[in-house]
Amino acid sequence: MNQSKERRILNFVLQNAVRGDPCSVMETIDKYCSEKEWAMNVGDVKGVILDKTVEEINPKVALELGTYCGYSAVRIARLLKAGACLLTVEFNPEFAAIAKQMIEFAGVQDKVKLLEGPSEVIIPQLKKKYEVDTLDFVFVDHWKDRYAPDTILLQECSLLRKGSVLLADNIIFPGAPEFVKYIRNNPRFQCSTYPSYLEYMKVQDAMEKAVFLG
Ligand SMILES: Cc1ncnc2c1ncn2[C@@H]1O[C@H](/C=C/CNC(=O)c2cc(-c3ccc(F)cc3)cc(O)c2O)[C@@H](O)[C@H]1O
Ligand SMILES: [Mg+2]
Repeated sequence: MNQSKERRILNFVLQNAVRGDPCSVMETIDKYCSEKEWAMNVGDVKGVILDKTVEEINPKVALELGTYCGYSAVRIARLLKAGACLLTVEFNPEFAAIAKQMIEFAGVQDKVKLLEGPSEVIIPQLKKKYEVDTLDFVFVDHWKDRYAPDTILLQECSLLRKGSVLLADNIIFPGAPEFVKYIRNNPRFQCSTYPSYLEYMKVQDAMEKAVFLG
């Protein structure tokens, strides 16, 4: 059975990156995906916006929707302080298995909990099953038509508190129009847009930061 692109990315990391070094893993994925096969990692350009947001918030409890190969999980986890954790949600078993290996190779597994399943099932379980009180930071990067319903679900499950920050990828390309419409017209969120570029391409994209006002 021929290998998947995601498996090829993982193998390239296992063979070329430095075990236990998150930056080496990120650089190696970026090198592979810019030189050999494009993949939908947040990447090194938008990744700086993600870094700055995480550093500004310094979250104790972070959530990621859409783990994929684990690139942004490694990127976020490397910045988390002692005792802080990232919960990352992925429903594709093949991607979850790859991400798990990616996270372990990077040496950030103690800060990351990979939750396998659809976000609409996992989110309502966060309080009771995963002992979450509220979320300090949420990185939204899964199917674009899930951004708005899951933002509503996070509120319904009382997982956001005054000051919780959502950062959503791909506001321009591929775009998340229902989410943008929902969040920018919602008085309970303070929104700001960060223009950038699509990973590994000279194509405009943007990230949306939305602060929950409680
Ligand atoms: C409800 C639910 N629950 C759990 N996991 C879920 C889930 N919904 C999706 N997932 C998971 O998350 C990832 C999916 C990410 C979707 N991202 C994109 O589609 C994406 C696409 C591009 C892109 C840009 C230019 C093009 F020409 C084509 C594509 C760029 C991006 O940055 C993207 O993020 C993937 O691992 C999927 O299994
Ligand atoms: Mg994305």
